[in-house]
Amino acid sequence: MLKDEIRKKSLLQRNQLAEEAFKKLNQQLLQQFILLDFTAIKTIHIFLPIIKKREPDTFLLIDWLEQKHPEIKILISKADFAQNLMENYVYTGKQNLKINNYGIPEPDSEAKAYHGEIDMIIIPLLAFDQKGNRVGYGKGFYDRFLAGMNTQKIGLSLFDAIDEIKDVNLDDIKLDACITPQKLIIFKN
Ligand SMILES: Nc1nc2c(c(=O)[nH]1)N(C=O)[C@@H](CNc1ccc(C(=O)N[C@@H](CCC(=O)O)C(=O)O)cc1)CN2
Ligand SMILES: Nc1ncnc2c1ncn2[C@@H]1O[C@H](COP(=O)(O)OP(=O)(O)OP(=O)(O)O)[C@@H](O)[C@H]1O
Repeated sequence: MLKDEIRKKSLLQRNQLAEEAFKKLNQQLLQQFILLDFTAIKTIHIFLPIIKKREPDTFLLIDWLEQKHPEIKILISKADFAQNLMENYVYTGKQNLKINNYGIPEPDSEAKAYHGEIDMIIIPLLAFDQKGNRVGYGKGFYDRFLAGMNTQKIGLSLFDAIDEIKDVNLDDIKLDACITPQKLIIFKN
């Protein structure tokens, strides 16, 4: 399938989830997430969910990390829609967030920018395929963000892998792994 068709189908599939089913999938994602190996991880970058688009509730993962791995620094981003670039900040709690025009929770103006290393990145997506290619909303934010970065690139998906994304291009960055409600898939490249 081509990215445009995949985007439409995935958005529809998300919208059709009943609230109860959505909640259950989020709990299952957390159960898979906690199976990751966090021993060498000092910093994790996590996207914050656009609720109205039914993105996975990453606050569940953040709450778990804060409890079980207080030594890990959590990083979040502010998206610049003029340049389709992301700036990183240290996460300091829900009370220090505000929702931007796209419905994305973002660090408020007090937040401290972060320019250091990032050991693991939890990546939003609409769909991914069996080779670890991903499709997002189509602005290339994450392809730019991940370009040239030495980090664990981990997708978070409410649904299983699709067969094949046909129109993969040179800028597209593959996932190292993808978390689904049923399993943790590792891609060998
Ligand atoms: N939670 C989260 N944060 C993220 C991403 C994401 O997928 N999820 N992104 C991943 O790349 C970037 C933001 N990408 C986005 C791209 C489009 C729209 C959006 O709402 N588009 C509108 C129409 C666009 C317009 O008005 O011009 C829409 O789809 O209705 C939102 C976020 C960075 N931050
Ligand atoms: N590293 C890059 N430098 C310049 N342009 C890029 C880069 N990565 C992606 N792009 C451009 O961004 C646009 C969107 O890419 P693509 O369709 O792969 O987005 P996506 O991965 O679905 O979206 P997102 O990453 O925002 O979730 C394409 O025109 C692509 O050429």
